[in-house]
Amino acid sequence: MKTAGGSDDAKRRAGESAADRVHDGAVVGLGTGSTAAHAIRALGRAVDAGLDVQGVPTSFQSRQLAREAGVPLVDLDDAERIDVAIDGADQFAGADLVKGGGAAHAREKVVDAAADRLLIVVDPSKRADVLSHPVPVEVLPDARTTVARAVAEYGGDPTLRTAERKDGPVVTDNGNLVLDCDFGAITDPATLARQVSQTPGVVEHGLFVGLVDEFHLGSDAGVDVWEPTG
Ligand SMILES: O=C(CO)[C@H](O)[C@H](O)COP(=O)(O)O
Repeated sequence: MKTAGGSDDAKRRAGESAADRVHDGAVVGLGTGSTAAHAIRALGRAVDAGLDVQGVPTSFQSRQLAREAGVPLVDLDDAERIDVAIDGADQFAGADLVKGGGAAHAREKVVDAAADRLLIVVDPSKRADVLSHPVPVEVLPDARTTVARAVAEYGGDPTLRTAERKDGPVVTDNGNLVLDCDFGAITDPATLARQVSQTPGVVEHGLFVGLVDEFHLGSDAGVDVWEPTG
């Protein structure tokens, strides 16, 4: 599993802190990545201790991990509601995020946006004053070139994400491709998010604007929890 970024202890503290917020009877969105994985394991231990929850996975990886941890699952289309979602991020600035390092951002956005509360679990390596992390854009395979051209018109530099232990591109859980689009400093994430969303062939992008209810930032010293303003 991808563990780039901060220390695993910091990630564990963030994940466990968010899992502590989950109440009995909750339906919980289960994010993807190494920090959200700590929350899923903590939820599994809480289930062993008697907590009643149902998890809504956002990826093959979070589904597998939840199964191993003993978290009961419900599919997104069968969930009547999602009380809280716990998810990671590749970068955050203010209330906004870049996600999709695990190429799971399309389902993550559906689950995170549907949740009554979205808790984001991060470590200090994810903090920025202005977003500048390349934005993953999931595209229909046939639209790869037209979307790449449109991204270049918006000032971005798109790179097709390639697999590490397979020849060729990363294929998402939805059967699509990912363009990592470097826009430099993203001073107006809401406008860029709208532009990319409106591009034909784009399935979803990794800019999460104004969705977060609470950050849990783990460090080697402890956890900071806050609600973003604005
Ligand atoms: O968006 C994601 C997956 O699509 C992850 O939440 C993001 O990549 C952060 O991962 P990690 O906690 O391993 O740094």
